[in-house]
Amino acid sequence: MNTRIKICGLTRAEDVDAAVAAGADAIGLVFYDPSPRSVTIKQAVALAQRVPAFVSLVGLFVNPDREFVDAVLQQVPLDLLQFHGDETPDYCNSFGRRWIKAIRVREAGQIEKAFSDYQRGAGLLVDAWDPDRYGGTGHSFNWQLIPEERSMPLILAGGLTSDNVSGAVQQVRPWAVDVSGGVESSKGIKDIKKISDFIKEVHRVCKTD
Ligand SMILES: O=C(O)c1ccccc1N[C@@H]1O[C@H](COP(=O)(O)O)[C@@H](O)[C@H]1O
Repeated sequence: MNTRIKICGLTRAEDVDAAVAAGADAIGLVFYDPSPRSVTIKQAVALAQRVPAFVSLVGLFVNPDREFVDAVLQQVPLDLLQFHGDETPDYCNSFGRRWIKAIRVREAGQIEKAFSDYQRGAGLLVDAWDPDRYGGTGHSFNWQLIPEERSMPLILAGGLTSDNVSGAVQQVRPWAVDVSGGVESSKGIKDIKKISDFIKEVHRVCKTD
């Protein structure tokens, strides 16, 4: 098994360097102001310069204005857009860029429907549902709601940590895992050791499978 790893919500140069050094496949930058992990375009440009070839740079948006996404794309060399709100398939597809859609899972059948609705995406990210927040909640959900048959790459997110990620990978067998809060020492502040432990744990479980 070769489960890819995205470390999301990076705001500091040293955290980007640590994630890259530990073997992250993707780095996520949050362009959503209410988030404690939100970065400005200026910050994002500086962080992007630290991301080497063959590590993907992902921009996370929640119900963004088209003008804002365009402004980010003009200045930040994103490889992939992550839409984590209520964006429609046509909207996600309208930037001429590769994208993934995140959905917040709370009932059976939702993931199958999203596979069909967002089939033009490069992957479907499944996260925990929360009544008040779009993501980054640190909560997980019932992984039994995830179908075994998948028509596109499935990215598992929501409450992952170095303690539970091996079980998650073994049970769900996702294309990739995505973590934010689980590699932080406090809200919005990444912890280099937790980043490294998380990545090591995914690599360990993948090797044994
Ligand atoms: O990180 C955020 O603040 C955030 C805000 C709004 C939408 C999504 C957000 N983060 C994404 O949420 C999931 C799960 O995060 P966690 O590991 O449970 O903290 C992940 O994809 C983050 O990238």
